[in-house]
Amino acid sequence: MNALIDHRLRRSWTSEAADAARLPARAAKWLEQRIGQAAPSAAPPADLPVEIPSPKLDESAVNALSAAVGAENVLVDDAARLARATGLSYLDLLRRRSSSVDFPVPDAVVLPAGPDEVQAVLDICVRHDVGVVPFGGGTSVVGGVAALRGEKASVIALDLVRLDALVSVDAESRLAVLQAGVRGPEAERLLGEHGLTLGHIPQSFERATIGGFAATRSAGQASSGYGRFEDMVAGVRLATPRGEWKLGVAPASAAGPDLRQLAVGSEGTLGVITEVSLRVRPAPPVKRYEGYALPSWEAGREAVRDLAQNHALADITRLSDGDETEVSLSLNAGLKTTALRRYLAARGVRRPCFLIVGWEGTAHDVALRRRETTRRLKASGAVRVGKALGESWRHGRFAGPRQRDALLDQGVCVETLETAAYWSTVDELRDDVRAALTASLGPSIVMCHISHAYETGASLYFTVLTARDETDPVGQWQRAKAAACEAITGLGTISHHHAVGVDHAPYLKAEIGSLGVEVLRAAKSAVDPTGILNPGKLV
Ligand SMILES: Cc1cc2nc3c(=O)[nH]c(=O)nc-3n(C[C@H](O)[C@H](O)[C@H](O)COP(=O)(O)OP(=O)(O)OC[C@H]3O[C@@H](n4cnc5c(N)ncnc54)[C@H](O)[C@@H]3O)c2cc1C
Repeated sequence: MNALIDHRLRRSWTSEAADAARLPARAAKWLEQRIGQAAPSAAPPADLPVEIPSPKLDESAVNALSAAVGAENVLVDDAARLARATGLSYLDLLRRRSSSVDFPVPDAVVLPAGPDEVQAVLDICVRHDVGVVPFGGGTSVVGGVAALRGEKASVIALDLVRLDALVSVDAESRLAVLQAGVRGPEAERLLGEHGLTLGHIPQSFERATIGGFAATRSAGQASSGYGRFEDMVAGVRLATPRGEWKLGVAPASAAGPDLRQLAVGSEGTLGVITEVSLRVRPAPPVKRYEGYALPSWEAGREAVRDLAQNHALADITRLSDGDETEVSLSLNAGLKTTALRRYLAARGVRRPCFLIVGWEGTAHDVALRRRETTRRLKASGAVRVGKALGESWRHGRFAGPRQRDALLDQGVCVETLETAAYWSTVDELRDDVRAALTASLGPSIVMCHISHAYETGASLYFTVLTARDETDPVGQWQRAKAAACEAITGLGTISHHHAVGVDHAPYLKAEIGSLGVEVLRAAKSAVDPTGILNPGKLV
C-alpha cells in the first residue's frame, strides 16, 4: 500500500515529512550578494485558509459515487479538497502559502480501488455531467491537476492512490504491469522483489506515480540509459467515458499508428490510465557515478554531443553551465571547493562546467561502457574530478523540492523550466531564454543544464533564483515565464518532460499546428464526447 502523503502543507514532500532545511547563513549571504535583499516570509499557516468554496456536487452524484467506491472513499471535507486543488509549481507553492483561496478547489475527492471502480466513477460522472481531474502524485508543475471545471457545474479530483499493486511480472519477456497509483519508490521496491528495476528516477520520484509518468511523458535522470518513460511503456489500460480501452499486444507493430503514444502524454484528457505494462530490466548490481569539469559551456556541449553521437553516453549524463556550477560550488558545503578550484585552475579550467556521468549494470558492462565514455571525455578536454562529485550529486538528487521550500521561506522566487532543441540550435535557445528571463526579472541567477541528451539534440533545464516581488509575486513569475515561453517558441519544444497542462497550452498550437490541435480535439471528442475529462488541460 502506498504511504499516504499529506498534500496540504509544503513540509510533507514525502511520508517521512522531512522539513525544509534552513539555508545556512553563508549561503543566504551569498545569495543576497547575487540577487539582492529578499524579504523572508512567514511560515505557511498550519490551519486551513478560512474560506473555501463549499462543495457543489449534488447529492445524487455523491450517493452514486459512494455506492461505487464506498462512502469513506468520497471525501467532501475542506482539507481533502484543498489538498488536491493544486500541483507543485512555484505559483502553486505561493497559493498554498496564501491565507485566502483564489484558485479552484474540487467539489469532492474520490478514491477508487481498482480499474473497475475507476470505470464506474467515470460512468457516474458522465451521467451526472461532472468534470474529472485525474490526480496521481500531484507533482505537476504546469497546472495539470488544477481543479478546473470548464463548463461543468462541479468537478472531482480522482485520486488514484489506492491503485497501488504490482499486477503481474513476465520475467521472460521483461515486462511488468503496475497500477497507476504506485509511486516511484514503491514501484522499485515491488520490482526489486523480482530482481528487476524500471530505472525511471525523475527528481519527483519520491511522490510521482506510474500513471502520472505515463500521462505526462516523463523523463528520468537516467533517461540516456533507460529511456524516457514513453520508451518503457509496452501497453496501457485506460478507463474512458466510452468504456475501457486497452492498448499494446506485441513488442512492435505495424498495425496503424501507435495509439499507445496517444494515451501516453494525454494528461488525463483522453482517459484515466489504470494500469501500465512496462519494459523492465534486471536490477543493476553496480552503480558508479563520477564528475568531470569542462572549461566552458561550448566545450561541455560538444563533449556531450560527441558521446551522444558515438553511442558512448553514460546512463546519467548531466552537464551544468558555468552559473549552475558556480552555485553548487558556492552553496555546497560538502565539496572541498577551494582545493577543487585550485586543482581545476592548475589544469586550465577557471570557470568550470561540471559534468555528472553515471553507469548502472553488471560490473563487466559498467567497466566496458565507462572506458569508452571516459576515453572520449578525455579527448574532449574534460578534467576528471572524481567519484566524490558524482556521489555528491547522487546524494542530493532529490534535495531540490525541499530546498525550494527553504528558499521560499527566505523570500526567494525559485522556479525551473525546461525545453529541448536540436544540437544546431541548443546554444541560441539557451542564450535567448536566459536573456528573456533576465530582462524580465532584473537581478537574478539563471542556471542551465543539459538534463537529457540524444543523438540529435538535448534538453535544457533552467533554474531561476530572484528576490520575490512582495507586492506582486504571482505577476512577477507569470511575466518571466511568458517571456521564456516566447523565446522558446520556434526554437525548441514548449516542454521536454513537464508536459502541457494549463501553463503551456497557449503555446501548443505554435508547436503542433492548428491541424494538430484539431486532431487532438477529435480524439478527445471520440472518447470523451461530453468533455468531462480534465477540462482546460492540454487542448
Ligand atoms: C520538484 C519537482 C521535480 C520534478 N522533476 C521532474 C523530472 O525530473 N522529470 C519529469 O519528467 N518530471 C518532473 N517533474 C514533474 C512531475 O513530477 C511529472 O510531470 C510527473 O510525471 C507527474 O506525476 P504525478 O503522479 O505527480 O502526476 P500528477 O501531477 O498527479 O498529474 C500530472 C498530469 O497527469 C494527469 N494524470 C495523473 N495520473 C493520471 C492517470 N492515472 N491517468 C490519466 N491522467 C493522469 C493529471 O490529471 C495531470 O494532468 C517534477 C516536479 C516537481 C514538483
